[in-house]
Amino acid sequence: MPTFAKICGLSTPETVSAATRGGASHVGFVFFPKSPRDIVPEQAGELVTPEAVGRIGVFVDPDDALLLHAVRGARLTGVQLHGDESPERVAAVKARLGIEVWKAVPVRTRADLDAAKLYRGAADRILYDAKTPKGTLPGGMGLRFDWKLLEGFGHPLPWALSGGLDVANIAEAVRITGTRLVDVSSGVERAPGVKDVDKIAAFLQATAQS
Ligand SMILES: O=C(O)c1ccccc1N[C@@H]1O[C@H](COP(=O)(O)O)[C@@H](O)[C@H]1O
Repeated sequence: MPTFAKICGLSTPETVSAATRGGASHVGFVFFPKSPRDIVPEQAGELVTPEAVGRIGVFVDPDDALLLHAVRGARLTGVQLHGDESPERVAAVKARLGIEVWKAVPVRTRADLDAAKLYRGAADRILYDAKTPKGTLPGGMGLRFDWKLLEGFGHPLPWALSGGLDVANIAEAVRITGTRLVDVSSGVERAPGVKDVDKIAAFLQATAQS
């Protein structure tokens, strides 16, 4: 079974092209002003991708106006909710937008995984990410969690793995977790918010071989 990959936090034609040429199943655009990867929907809309590649918008506790603007402007096929959105809010977003909805679940301990179960029937996919320190970004920090926590967990929904992935650890992450979809941002950058085409290519190659 192949392992699919989402390359997140893209903002230029060169890096989007590196992702799609390298076989990414999804690209991600961040709509969160505090992030060094923040982009306006119209700029993301100009970034061309093949039909088969999912276009995922990353949001943190967005209101409906931002969601609707970004979905149209950036031609999103899905949204990733990376804040404190409740199951009810996630279900409402799904009903309103009618596209795929991923819910990020921050993980530090095994007990944190239980939050995923609350989103059954609300989200389409759970994205397990490392819990970040208070007062910092909720994602995109290059932090990983103990992947062994996922061993034996009964996943309530389709899922993906993120948090601190890079070319050096992707094989181990896939081996330990058995994930079929990985999501990376900092691990394919040369500085926060600055993607590196060679790192994107190397990450996708390593993922395909995992
Ligand atoms: O990338 C960001 O700036 C970001 C901001 C706010 C919420 C989520 C964000 N990114 C997501 O975080 C994970 C992990 O990123 P990393 O590989 O550890 O840097 C990933 O899903 C990004 O989509």
